[in-house]
Amino acid sequence: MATRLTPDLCVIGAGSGGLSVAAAAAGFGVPVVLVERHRMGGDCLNTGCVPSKALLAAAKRAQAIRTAGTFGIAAGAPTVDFRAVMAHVRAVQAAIAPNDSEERFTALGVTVIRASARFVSAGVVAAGDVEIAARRFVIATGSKPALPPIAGLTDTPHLTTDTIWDLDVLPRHLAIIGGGPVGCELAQAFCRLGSAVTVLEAARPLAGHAADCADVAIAALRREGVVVRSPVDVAAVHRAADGVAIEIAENGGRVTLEASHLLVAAGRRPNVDCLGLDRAGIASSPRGIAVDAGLRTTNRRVYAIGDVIGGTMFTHAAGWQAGLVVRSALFRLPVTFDPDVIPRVTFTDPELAAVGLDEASARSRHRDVRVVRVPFSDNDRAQAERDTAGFLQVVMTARGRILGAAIVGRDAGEMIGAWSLAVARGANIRTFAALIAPYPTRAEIGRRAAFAFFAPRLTGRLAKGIIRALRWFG
Ligand SMILES: Cc1cc2nc3c(=O)[nH]c(=O)nc-3n(C[C@H](O)[C@H](O)[C@H](O)COP(=O)(O)OP(=O)(O)OC[C@H]3O[C@@H](n4cnc5c(N)ncnc54)[C@H](O)[C@@H]3O)c2cc1C
Ligand SMILES: NC(=O)c1ccc[n+]([C@@H]2O[C@H](COP(=O)([O-])OP(=O)(O)OC[C@H]3O[C@@H](n4cnc5c(N)ncnc54)[C@H](O)[C@@H]3O)[C@@H](O)[C@H]2O)c1
Repeated sequence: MATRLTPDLCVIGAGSGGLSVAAAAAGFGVPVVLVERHRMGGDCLNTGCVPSKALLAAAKRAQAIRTAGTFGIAAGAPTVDFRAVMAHVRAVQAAIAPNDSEERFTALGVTVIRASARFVSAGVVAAGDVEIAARRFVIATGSKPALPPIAGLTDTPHLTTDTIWDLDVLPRHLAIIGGGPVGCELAQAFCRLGSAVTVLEAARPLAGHAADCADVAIAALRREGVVVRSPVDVAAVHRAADGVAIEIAENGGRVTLEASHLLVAAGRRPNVDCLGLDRAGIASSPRGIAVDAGLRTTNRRVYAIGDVIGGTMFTHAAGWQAGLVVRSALFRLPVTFDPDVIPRVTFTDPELAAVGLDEASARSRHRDVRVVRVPFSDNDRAQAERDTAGFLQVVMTARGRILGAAIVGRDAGEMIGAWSLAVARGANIRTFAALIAPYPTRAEIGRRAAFAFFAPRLTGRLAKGIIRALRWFG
């Protein structure tokens, strides 16, 4: 007979979202069961953020050797030991893994079950030989790589972000289907490490960012040697003598591109199969599990967070949603998830970061929109580093309320934090005029943006009149 557990909370999936819910709830002393069918840490630790950022870090070192000449230091072609690079990637994962481990969560008081979970009724989940009848459930089962309907794809050897981390030989020529964040980050990493790389994008590369921002990053990728073809129609793929052949429909005909390896980075699909959603009355679509603004599914006792609900697929989005769910499920407080306050960063070099509304969406929602743009060429730190690509763009109301910001350039991901806070708190650009940024830092650019907004008023007739009038007092 199955063991029956009756915790307050049952969390399905031990990735970015599920771990955050479980840790917070256990911190409040609440009985929690956490069910994970594969690896603790989910995508972020095992196949996503962590290995990709570690690989990019190695690639950055290789690129620094190539470009050292600008600084008066002998440049050269880096010697890349790919096995050692991948050993570095795994060492980074191993350093972070204890935070997400079964041992840590068990020590926190969480009951961890290593099995696949499925609803057997509206209020009961089965996992292995255990049945969990919890007060509330949280589905945080993440997503998996989507395979586009390209002829021959399922029969042709290909990599996804689930498998690319097992490579131990650097691909001679890596063709990538999809020019989103995954495709572009990995394109730059492999190119810098020495692979020939071709990105095949059906629409616009990095379409999650405003076109003028994405263009800066794509231009940099192209300068470094990544071939980016867009828009292209990948008609078919098949096995070739030395790897794969990719047929591209072009001008009414077909051209064939040969590559040693094929990476499919064409988006994600929610992990909902086998969850028994129907049995629990939980609605879903190919985009993911349907939730309301408070992250509740169509079954009021069940929440869903993270990649499985589609939309903002980021570790920090899953983490933020986890906090909201804990507030709602444990303290019964009303919560609302606002996707506009979630920053979006793509870790190419230059990095792309954005939060809130871009200019086009702001103009569709507000009557009077002001936009200020400051290029990094005006920033002394960027000049010192000989890395002046990019800009900060701030989108505001006529009175200066910050609606959104986008940064393209080195460390854009670090800098967007302040703007995220500003958007979330509805701050005015005046706040950035009060910023005392250490010199020389890239963050000074925020103060420049504030001055650019106020300059026409400060140097206008009113200000000059006041100064003239004050002269009468001495
Ligand atoms: C290559 C790549 C790079 C990325 N880089 C970044 C980045 O730099 N920054 C960023 O913010 N985001 C990044 N992401 C996105 C980020 O990884 C995801 O948004 C995040 O992991 C989503 O967290 P989650 O909790 O929703 O799902 P996951 O972390 O995927 O966790 C879901 C867990 O649920 C488990 N599970 C599924 N079904 C069941 C079941 N039926 N029973 C039990 N367990 C189940 C899975 O095994 C998995 O462990 C990247 C993604 C990829 C692919
Ligand atoms: N830095 C980060 O935070 C980071 C990094 C990587 C991934 N992620 C997350 O992971 C998610 C998935 O990223 P992704 O890049 O796989 O997906 P994506 O949906 O963002 O991009 C996929 C791209 O593939 C293209 N595509 C789809 N089918 C195609 C076809 N048949 N031929 C050619 N191109 C095709 C699409 O037009 C799109 O541009 C993102 O939503 C992102 O949130 C985040």
